[in-house]
Amino acid sequence: MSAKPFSFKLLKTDGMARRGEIETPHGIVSTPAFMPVGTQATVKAMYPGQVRETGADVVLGNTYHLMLRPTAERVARLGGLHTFMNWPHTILTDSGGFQVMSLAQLRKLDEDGVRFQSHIDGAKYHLTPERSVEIQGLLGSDIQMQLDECIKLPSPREEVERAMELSLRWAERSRRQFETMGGPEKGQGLYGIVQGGDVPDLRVRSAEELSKMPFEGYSVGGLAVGEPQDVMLRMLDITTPVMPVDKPRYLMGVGAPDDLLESVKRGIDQFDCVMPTRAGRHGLAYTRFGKVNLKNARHMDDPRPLDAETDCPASSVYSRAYLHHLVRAGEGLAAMILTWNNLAYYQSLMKGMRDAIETGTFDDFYQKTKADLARGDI
Ligand SMILES: Nc1nc2cc3nc(NCCc4ccc(CCO)cc4)[nH]c3cc2c(=O)[nH]1
Repeated sequence: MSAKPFSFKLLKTDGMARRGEIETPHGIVSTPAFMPVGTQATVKAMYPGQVRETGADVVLGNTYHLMLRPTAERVARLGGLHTFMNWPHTILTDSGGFQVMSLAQLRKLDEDGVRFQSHIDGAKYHLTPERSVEIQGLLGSDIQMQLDECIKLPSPREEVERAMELSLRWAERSRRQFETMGGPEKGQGLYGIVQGGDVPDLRVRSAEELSKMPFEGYSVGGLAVGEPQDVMLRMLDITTPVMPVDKPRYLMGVGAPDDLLESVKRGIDQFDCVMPTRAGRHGLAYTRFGKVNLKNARHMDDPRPLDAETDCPASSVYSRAYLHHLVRAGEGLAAMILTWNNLAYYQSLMKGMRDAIETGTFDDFYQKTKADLARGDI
């Protein structure tokens, strides 16, 4: 029996900015969307219900981490990732290639896939496009990624071209495996990933070749790997115009609030980044007025909350003095409150952009938010 097919509705545009809705077997994702990172089946320091309360429609999981521990087969035996982590909404999973290259030891990449040793116990693995999609299927992921090769920047053109062309061949193999496993009939989606580094003609070729293949969405990969923001934005300027207009576009690993604003302006629909959660564990708060470093002694006697105007308790109930104390004392509650605040801020920024596109006022929202963010640390 077929489930409802995966769908994307483009509801409104304002310049290149897009307001849309993705429908997956686990609900609706309003776009532009920020996806909190839940690498090891948890958004660190948050209960799933709180993550939902901040406004998230989708969280990200990682093939690399979950295949090592607790393994995809065990998660499948326990009812799949939604049940395992008590997140009944949409889950997107990355395919593992990027994490292997940044975390695993003794990696060897060839035409067939990537061989590596676990960073946990040194056990040996061979991840291929087929195995990556099989793992994501076992997890029950609603939005799956092809296996690709994300090359570091800067790299010689020949290297960028080799990795981009390999990723295109892996895109076809990933698609075949996804269809063999009945992904489309389950209403799941598989995204192709555009590569091509910071080389304009390779970016365009990758996007054009990928667009000829049938994917439910298209990611922009190979960025947020240390390049300056203007290089990333220039790549978006030349890539999104040659991506399908009727499918979601997901910019992987991005980013800071300013990155989100600039990328939505350039036609991106989905984002994920560890910044709000990682910053929360390091005493850093994101607010409408910029970043606040709670480690700083200047907050020691400040009775004000981070932002009295929001309905998120993390931002409106606790004083900066208290948060400073918790951070200095190394109390676990600091990470919990700040992560909650940061995710709530990120979701409020996305909601602001969605509403602005709906009312045709994205440019005003963009200018005002840029000015607010430019005020820096407060
Ligand atoms: N499959 C696939 N996955 C990716 C994940 C990525 N994630 C990034 N960047 C994340 C970088 C990033 C890392 C750490 C922090 C916190 C700093 O405080 C922020 C951003 N770029 C990425 C590129 C790819 C890619 O091409 N293919």
